[in-house]
Amino acid sequence: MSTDTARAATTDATAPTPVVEARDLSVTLGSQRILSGIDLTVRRGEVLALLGANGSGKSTLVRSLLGVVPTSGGQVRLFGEPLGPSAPWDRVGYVPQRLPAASGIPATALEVVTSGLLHGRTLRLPRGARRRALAALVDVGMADKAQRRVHELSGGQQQRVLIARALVREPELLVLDEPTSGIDVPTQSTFVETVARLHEGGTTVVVILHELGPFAPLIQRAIVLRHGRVAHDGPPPQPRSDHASAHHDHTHAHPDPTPPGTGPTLSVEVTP
Ligand SMILES: Nc1ncnc2c1ncn2[C@@H]1O[C@H](COP(=O)(O)OP(=O)(O)OP(=O)(O)O)[C@@H](O)[C@H]1O
Repeated sequence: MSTDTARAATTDATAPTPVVEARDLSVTLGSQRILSGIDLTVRRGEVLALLGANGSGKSTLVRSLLGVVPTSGGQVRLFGEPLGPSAPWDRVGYVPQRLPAASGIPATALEVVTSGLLHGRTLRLPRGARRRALAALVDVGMADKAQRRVHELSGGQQQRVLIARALVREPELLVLDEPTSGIDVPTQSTFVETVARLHEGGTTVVVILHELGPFAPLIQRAIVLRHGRVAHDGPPPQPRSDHASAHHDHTHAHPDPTPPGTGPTLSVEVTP
């Protein structure tokens, strides 16, 4: 082993375990290759934005990192553990883009949030569960709806309940899929303040966004996906003011229909 190789091995051995590590990850759904050759390391305490046009694979990426959709190649580790029953799921809070099941649940908002405190196979709630669930509802501006049935709430209010269900776990890794879409601006600000507070406490955050918006001050690093591949990994792209121009920042909602090599170059601007 050369001196350099030996030094690198020593450094690796002492480096903290990444929160998320994906190597050469690929995902095929049906007959369609959705993600190819994704290499991604998220370190403890990072706030990472996942950006990219509609259909570029952002949701599929976080879903595959969390074992919600199967991978077709490569490896994923969470807190150093391979995906599977032994992965430390109790350290993860996930807010999906949509949860259709929520609309049919007869449970109250408080009950749904409290369910976020159940881990693994145990049905016993920890001490102070109700107080913690109420505090999470306050964080998303829903304290006054605690006793309302979730299926009676609006879509944005249901989304806020789902966010509170993830927050109440005080997760070490918080994964958010477009958390502010459909949520009014004052509530977005309160929510971003809550995420900032969690981050200050050491929580690692991975958030899918179409616009950095109120998250901008928190975002240290952005990954831009394009046709299921990483097109940029680094400081967040600066949004350009000339939105109407053909060269504007396409890190937000636009279709991503053209496979690579078959059409004109997509104008994903990455100007860190
Ligand atoms: N279950 C599925 N079966 C087949 N194809 C799927 C499935 N889920 C997603 N896809 C396809 O995978 C591609 C990426 O979808 P994905 O939802 O990951 O994109 P996205 O970047 O999150 O998009 P958006 O910004 O619109 O939410 C799309 O072409 C989509 O049609």
